[in-house]
Amino acid sequence: MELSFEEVSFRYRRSPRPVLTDFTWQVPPGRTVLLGPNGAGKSTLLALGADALRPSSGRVRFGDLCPSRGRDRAAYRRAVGWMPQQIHAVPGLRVQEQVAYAGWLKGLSRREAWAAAATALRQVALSDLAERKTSTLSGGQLRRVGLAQVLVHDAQVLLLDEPTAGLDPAQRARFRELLAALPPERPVVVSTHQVDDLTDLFDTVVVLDDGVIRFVGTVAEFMGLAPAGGGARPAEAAYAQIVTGER
Ligand SMILES: Nc1ncnc2c1ncn2[C@@H]1O[C@H](COP(=O)(O)OP(=O)(O)OP(=O)(O)O)[C@@H](O)[C@H]1O
Repeated sequence: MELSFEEVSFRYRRSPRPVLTDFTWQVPPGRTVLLGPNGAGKSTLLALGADALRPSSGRVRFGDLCPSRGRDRAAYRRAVGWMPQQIHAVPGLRVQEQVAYAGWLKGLSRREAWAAAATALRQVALSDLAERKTSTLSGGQLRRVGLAQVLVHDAQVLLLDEPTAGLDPAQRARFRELLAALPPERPVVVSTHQVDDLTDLFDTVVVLDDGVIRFVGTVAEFMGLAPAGGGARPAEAAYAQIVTGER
């Protein structure tokens, strides 16, 4: 089953221009990295995929499930895991409670949610902080709670909005290991500005600019766009080539 956007248009209320217009895209299998300048529409796209926003026209589908149909909504939201850019501490909850709560909201029983939360916290190396109030965590620790909240239920596709923003180098490396350990058949989309983090871990690179996909290809194809012989930062050069046409 695939997550697809079919002729999706979306404009924020009171915003003069749409972010996406007749946008059609099928999330490819494997791991996809979503790049693009500030304001390109990456977060909006992932939120539409997560059914946190609704298209003004067109539709989003996961296989036969369409979140705008009431009878499909719960199953759709269970199937699609989303880590938003902003992770909020739920007042009064401890780390494991917040992660278990996220699982319970996705339909796990209390017992299943509690056990799954312990596993997810191990995956993001937060077991030691399981008893801490989430409101006392650092920004990077809270992002790992956000990641655990996505891993806690068995989503069939993962949409991760800047999951490594604010993480220290060790935690970024750990995130890459985590990504590598996910079942390869489960599609994962990771939006990021850290082009230097690109590794062969990703099967597909997508560059979104002004609501339009400017590039889709493998990491090797992406890197191939960097000017020959060029520079210490080939990924940045390739990126600049796509979004500004610079050489
Ligand atoms: N709540 C909102 N209300 C009005 N406009 C918004 C809102 N959120 C985003 N936008 C606008 O929608 C466009 C796309 O924003 P979006 O956050 O999806 O981009 P992005 O690619 O994720 O950017 P960034 O890399 O900075 O996170 C931008 O022009 C932004 O100003």
